[in-house]
Amino acid sequence: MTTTPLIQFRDVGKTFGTGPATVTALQSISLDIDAGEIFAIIGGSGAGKSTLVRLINALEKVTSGSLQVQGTDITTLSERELRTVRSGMGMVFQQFNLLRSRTVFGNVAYPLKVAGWSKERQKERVTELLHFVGLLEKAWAYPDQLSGGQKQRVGIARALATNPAILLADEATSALDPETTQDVLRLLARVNSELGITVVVITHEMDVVRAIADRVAVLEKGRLIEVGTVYDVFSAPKAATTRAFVESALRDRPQPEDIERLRQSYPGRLVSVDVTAGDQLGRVLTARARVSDLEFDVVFGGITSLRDGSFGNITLALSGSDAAVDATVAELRTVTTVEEVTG
Ligand SMILES: Nc1ncnc2c1ncn2[C@@H]1O[C@H](COP(=O)(O)OP(=O)(O)OP(=O)(O)O)[C@@H](O)[C@H]1O
Repeated sequence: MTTTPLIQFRDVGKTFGTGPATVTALQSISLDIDAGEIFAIIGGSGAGKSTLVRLINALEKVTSGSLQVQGTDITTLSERELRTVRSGMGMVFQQFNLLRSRTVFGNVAYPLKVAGWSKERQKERVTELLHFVGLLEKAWAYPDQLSGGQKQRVGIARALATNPAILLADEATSALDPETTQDVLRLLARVNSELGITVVVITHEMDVVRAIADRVAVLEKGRLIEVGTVYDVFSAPKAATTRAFVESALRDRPQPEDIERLRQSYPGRLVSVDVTAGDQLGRVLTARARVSDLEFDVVFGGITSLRDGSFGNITLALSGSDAAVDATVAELRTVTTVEEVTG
């Protein structure tokens, strides 16, 4: 059975302005986001992330190509029809965007009020939502009395109020400290798993992608340079930019200052090897140590585990005769990627 993607970009381009002042924000974007997944879009500053989100929630129109949301081509809709599309989406922002003059209850009730819900139904729904995000006891507090994490919980409750099929989270954790970030990411994961809502996460942090997403797309200068499952992108990033993002999250390869220290502490040849499930690394090293004068130390690295398996990179100091070290490196190359550590 094939299911239509919930969000489908086909060769989408987006430019701002005209003539010599034209800015190309997105180019040739073809991308499917499936119902029920947590999909992350990562990119550096100016890569086009916010523009992509603004196309999905129809705050901007595509310049070329087509964009379907929930089976409807939204590039051809009237403003009135677009409002219906928008009502099927919730949005969470980096700066929370809460109304300071309204209580937590008032903020979460606001979209319901706009949608014409009765007072009684509003109360029931807001209570349910505040319970879900763990803030029932703060119902009568004002935003200024809340921590950043609590404000974002209110933002999420408000975004969920009208039962959207899609939640768009644009840098939702970028203003939060690391611990609060994890709390909010856990809440977004519950929104997905318990409520079945498709979550699209926009971020510039690979840690966020690793923590929560099923799949990830990498944007660079308005182009989509890589799309895949989080496991595939982390364990085998293809583009240089993707590799840099992955490295920023894993920090498993020695930097120049680490290398200098390692060289002082360990004689022998330093090599970095990729570690993946079932890669036979240990078998190769112990076998080589048994049949030759090879000695090895694990001197740097990191292994991370995702739902689909573990992977990472470790740096080894190999010592012994040149022949033993050469033979070991050659055999390691048959089971994994080996890089000589230089610099
Ligand atoms: N309304 C606009 N008018 C003109 N140019 C725009 C407009 N919105 C975005 N751009 C340009 O489009 C490009 C992509 O911007 P966008 O805000 O989507 O990137 P981003 O990845 O979200 O960046 P950041 O992480 O810095 O917010 C940039 O060159 C930006 O200057």
